[in-house]
Amino acid sequence: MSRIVVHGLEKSYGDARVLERVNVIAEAGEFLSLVGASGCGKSTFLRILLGQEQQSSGVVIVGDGPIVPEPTPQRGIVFQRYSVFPHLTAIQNLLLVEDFRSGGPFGRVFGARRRNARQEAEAMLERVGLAHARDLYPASLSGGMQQRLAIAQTLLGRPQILLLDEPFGALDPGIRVEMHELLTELWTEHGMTVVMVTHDIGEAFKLGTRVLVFDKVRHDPQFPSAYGATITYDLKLDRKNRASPQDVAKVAAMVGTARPDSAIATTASQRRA
Ligand SMILES: Nc1ncnc2c1ncn2[C@@H]1O[C@H](COP(=O)(O)OP(=O)(O)OP(=O)(O)O)[C@@H](O)[C@H]1O
Repeated sequence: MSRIVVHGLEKSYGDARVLERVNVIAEAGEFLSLVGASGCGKSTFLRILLGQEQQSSGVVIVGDGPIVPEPTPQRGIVFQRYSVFPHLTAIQNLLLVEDFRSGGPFGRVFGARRRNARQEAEAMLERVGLAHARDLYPASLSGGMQQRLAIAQTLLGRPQILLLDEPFGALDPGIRVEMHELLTELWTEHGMTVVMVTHDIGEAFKLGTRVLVFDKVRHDPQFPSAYGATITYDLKLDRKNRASPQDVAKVAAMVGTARPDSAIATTASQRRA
């Protein structure tokens, strides 16, 4: 149900080719970390998986079949910047998920279903440590709290595939670590397939069961946008052992960043094993 198959994917904007020859299969329950230089097309790839963008050519199958043009509850996304509704309190933001599930913002649910939805929302707020903030508006929540709310909102939709576009990029390091723990726990509980874009190599290795590097293999100095990026490295992390320092250094070198101190961390797959 939550398998992703991408074959021969190409994406261009006008004359500029962003992605080419992208092939990847993600099995249900895998956690893919996508890394690569800025502007190489990682977010574009994620938007294609979400159905927000159409590939120029190639096959993309997410779950049961080819991508439909509009996002479906099967796929949930969390962006770097807080995507919750500012005019709704924390609990109202979560209750909205049930409303949307029942046919959009005008499909508000009532009665027993509403009570169930409220119980579920309350439980999820508790789960992400926001029970005390249930009646606060996003403006009165810290960045980390807003991001926890965004994750809670997305997970309440019970997506089989969770897409994360630098979800922790705007957070302080301490809060990031807390969010890593939370995401790992929720992923372990829900068992969804996760595809996460990150600039943080340490985060990629710590959370992912696989690390994929996007890069260009073909270059035309006269016309830099003639060729797009593809997956140049696909490292499956061992369930028992940590990623080796050499693996981390190799990926960091490919992406063009210094090797992060946090990189030699326990992988999520290891914790799950
Ligand atoms: N809608 C669009 N129209 C035209 N060009 C676009 C569009 N969206 C993205 N691009 C271009 O596609 C390329 C890839 O962008 P994308 O945001 O996917 O890269 P990225 O790897 O996610 O970058 P970053 O790591 O900096 O977020 C960039 O050159 C960008 O300018």
